Amino acid sequence: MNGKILIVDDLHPVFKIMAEQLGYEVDDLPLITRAETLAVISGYDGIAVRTKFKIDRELMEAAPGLKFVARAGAGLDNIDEAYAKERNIKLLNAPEGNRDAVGEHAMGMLLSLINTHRKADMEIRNGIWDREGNRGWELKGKTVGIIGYGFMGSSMARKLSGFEVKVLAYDKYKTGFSDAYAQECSMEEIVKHSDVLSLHIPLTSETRQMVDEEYLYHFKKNIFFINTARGEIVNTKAVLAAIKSGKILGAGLDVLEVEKFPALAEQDWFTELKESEKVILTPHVGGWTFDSYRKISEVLADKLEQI
Ligand SMILES: O=C(O)C(=O)COP(=O)(O)O
Repeated sequence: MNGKILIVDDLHPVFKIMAEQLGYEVDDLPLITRAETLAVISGYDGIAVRTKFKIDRELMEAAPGLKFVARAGAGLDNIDEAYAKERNIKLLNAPEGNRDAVGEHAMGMLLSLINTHRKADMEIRNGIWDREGNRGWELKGKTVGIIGYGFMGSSMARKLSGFEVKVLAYDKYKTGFSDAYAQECSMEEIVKHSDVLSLHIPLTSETRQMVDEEYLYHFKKNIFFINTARGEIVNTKAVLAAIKSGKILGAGLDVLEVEKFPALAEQDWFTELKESEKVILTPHVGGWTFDSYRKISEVLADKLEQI
C-alpha cells in the first residue's frame, strides 16, 4: 500500500479508481465536514479537496503524517502553501483539467457582453424589441489584454485565435513566452492598448484588490472586462464606478469578492451589481464543466505518481 487518501470534496469517481490502481487506499467522503475531517485526518497520508474548506495550518497540524494535498482544480489559494512547504507537504493541482473550461467560459462571457445578449434577452422577455439599443461590437481588429499567461491565460489566448484580434499578455513570473497566440508585453502596454481585459492570475497577497480605481483609471475608455480568476483580485466598487463612468462597457464576472448567499446579498455593492445590465454574472462555474469534472480527476490522479 502506498498510503491512505481522504477525499473530502466532490471529485469524479475516476480519481479513486486510478489512485487505487496506484496502490493507495482511498476513502471518498464528499459530504464530510471540516470538523469531521479534523477528527480523522491524522490517519491519512493525503487529502484530496476542491474548495469546500481551507486546508490551513490547523488542518495540516491535525495530520502529522500528511505527505500531500491534492487540489482538484487550479487555484491553491485555499491552501496554506507556506506552512505546507515548511512541513514538506507536496501540493498537487490540476489546471490542465479545467483550462479549456475556463478559456471557453471567458470567451462565452466576452461574446455575450459585446453582443448585449443579457440586455436583449431581458428586454424581449419584458415586451421590448429594441434593435438599435442592442447593436453589438465585433472582436475583429480589437486588442485583448491577458494578465497571467499560465494554463488559463494561454487557454484564453488559444480560444481567441481565429477571431482576428491582437492578443497581448503579461505575466509577472514569466518572460520569453510569446507564441502563436499571444505577444508578451508589459503591464503598461496592456493598460494602454487593450479593448478587453481578462484576468488569469492566482489570488495572492500581491494580487488581492489589484484591480482597483487607480488601476482601471489608466485604461482606455470602452473596455470589456472579464474575471474568471478570483473575485478578491478585484475591487467590485471600482468596477461599478468604471461602468458608471463609461470606462467599462461591460463586465463578465464568474467570480466575486464575496461568493455564495446569504453573504453576497449583504454586500453594499450587490444591489448595484445585480441591477446593472452591463454585467454578466455566473456562480464560479468557469472551470467546472461536465467535461472538466472528469479531466481534473484524471490529471490529479496521474500526478500521484510524482509523490
Ligand atoms: O480550479 C479552480 O481554481 C477553481 O476555481 C474551481 O473551483 P472549484 O474547485 O470548482 O471550487
